[in-house]
Amino acid sequence: MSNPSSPALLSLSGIGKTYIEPVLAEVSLEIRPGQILALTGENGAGKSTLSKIVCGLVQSTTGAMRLDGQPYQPRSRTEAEQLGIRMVMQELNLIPTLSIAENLFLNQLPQRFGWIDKPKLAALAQAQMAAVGLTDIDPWTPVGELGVGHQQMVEIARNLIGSCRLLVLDEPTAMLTSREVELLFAQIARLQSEGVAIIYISHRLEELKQVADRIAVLRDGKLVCDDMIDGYSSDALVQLMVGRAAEAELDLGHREIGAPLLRVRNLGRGNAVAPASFDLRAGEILGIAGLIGSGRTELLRLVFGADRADQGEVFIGDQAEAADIRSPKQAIAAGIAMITEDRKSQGLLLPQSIAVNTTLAKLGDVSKMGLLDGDAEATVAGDYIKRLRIRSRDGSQAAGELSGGNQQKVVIARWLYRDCPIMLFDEPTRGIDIGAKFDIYKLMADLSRQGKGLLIVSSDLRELMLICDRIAVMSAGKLVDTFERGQWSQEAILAAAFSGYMNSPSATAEQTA
Ligand SMILES: Nc1ncnc2c1ncn2[C@@H]1O[C@H](COP(=O)(O)OP(=O)(O)OP(=O)(O)O)[C@@H](O)[C@H]1O
Repeated sequence: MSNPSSPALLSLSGIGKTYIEPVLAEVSLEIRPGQILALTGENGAGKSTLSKIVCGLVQSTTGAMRLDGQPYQPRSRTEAEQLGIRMVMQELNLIPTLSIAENLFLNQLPQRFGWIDKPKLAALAQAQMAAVGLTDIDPWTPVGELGVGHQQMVEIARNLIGSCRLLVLDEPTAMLTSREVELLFAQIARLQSEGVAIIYISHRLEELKQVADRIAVLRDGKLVCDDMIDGYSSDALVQLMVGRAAEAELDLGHREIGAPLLRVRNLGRGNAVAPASFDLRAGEILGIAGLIGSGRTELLRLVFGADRADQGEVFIGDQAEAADIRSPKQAIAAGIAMITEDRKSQGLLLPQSIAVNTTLAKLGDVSKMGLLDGDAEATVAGDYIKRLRIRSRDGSQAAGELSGGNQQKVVIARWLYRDCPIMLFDEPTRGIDIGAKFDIYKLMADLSRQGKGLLIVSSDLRELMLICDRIAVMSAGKLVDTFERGQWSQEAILAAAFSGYMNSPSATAEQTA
């Protein structure tokens, strides 16, 4: 815990940022050595912008900062880093083909007689990796071969090299298993005891209380709370974030579950997915739970043709013949959409407008006689902006100018507009704020009422238990069990999720319950 009477490490006064419109206004904050400041707020509230100003990636329009009482105005990330102000961003910044060791010490590879001193590099890397609990991994492993969780730990380890006085962590646990989260928290506690200050950005409110001393809440670019975190319930924080009470319940309404839209039979691929069979029915929301690395995403990718199955078949509707799905293009033609949380692989065209990004897949519908009808495009975009509460000026704003969570909503809008009867969602609400999550759940309920079938992979078990009619559980690449609504419990689902690993001591992944 930091000493409240110690002088501020960093102080912000009246920080504002205007792009075309103001996105931050009059933010004044102080952070002391060894203090952990949780920063939260809705998607687009200005959290990343504020952190980027602190870390030199973006310059403020108004206001001033002081570091150790001295004027601090970093003009680049490097300048901030040299002063010990570091940031781990939402999008990782590692080179997949290089090893962990090389990624860690890219700018300062130890040399001997003009060559890279490999033994020394390995030793330095191992020490750095140990600091974030990566003790059982070879430092020469290419980063691209690591799971996202481990990649994130490498990124954090890299930022701890040298003198780190303030570390900004932007959504650090979004891709971590709960064991990795524990490691991260232990690491944060260690840093805190060494006097490092931390700004911890997250939408996971329970986590904030676990890790932070102070809480700062941004709403529409303004600081609406800056206080010690004790005494703030999650509900109170949501109210501060969104300016209204949290929604406690979701009414899925009455839905008819009809005939199968998708029949998957013995679909498998090597060791990743053992032959799996299930049906997805019209109007049904089917969840897939399981530990990270249990084959959930891999199964979706097989159904979508993103990876080639080496056995099994997929049938659409009541067709007697198996569908010929060897690529996502063929899956889409067969009426299957897949929405992942990876905005990069979803091909969001960042310089293009929200309107173009939303309508891209169905340009015919917003064209007249072969020409794009700007008004029609704007109407479609306007509709989704409203339904998904995409924080933006209007449909003409470039997707690249939106906050991470709002970019994710544009990806969802694109697929909703595409209107496929079978929709596969992989971690649809990761990085999305609590209020917007409920908008997305309601939208999913609407889709199911229209008779679509939804297959949802999520690491958030509460989310699945809230929205699904059935939950299938994968463990170590196998579909091990399926629970009907009303018959499941968190314990039973978790037990199933762990069952495949019982004999494997290397089972480290965990579902966030
Ligand atoms: N380069 C830019 N040009 C114009 N507007 C921008 C730019 N970068 C960010 N914005 C706007 O600033 C606002 C704040 O975005 P920011 O990324 O800081 O939000 P956030 O709170 O981090 O959101 P999230 O939780 O989704 O990550 C958003 O409305 C966004 O559209």
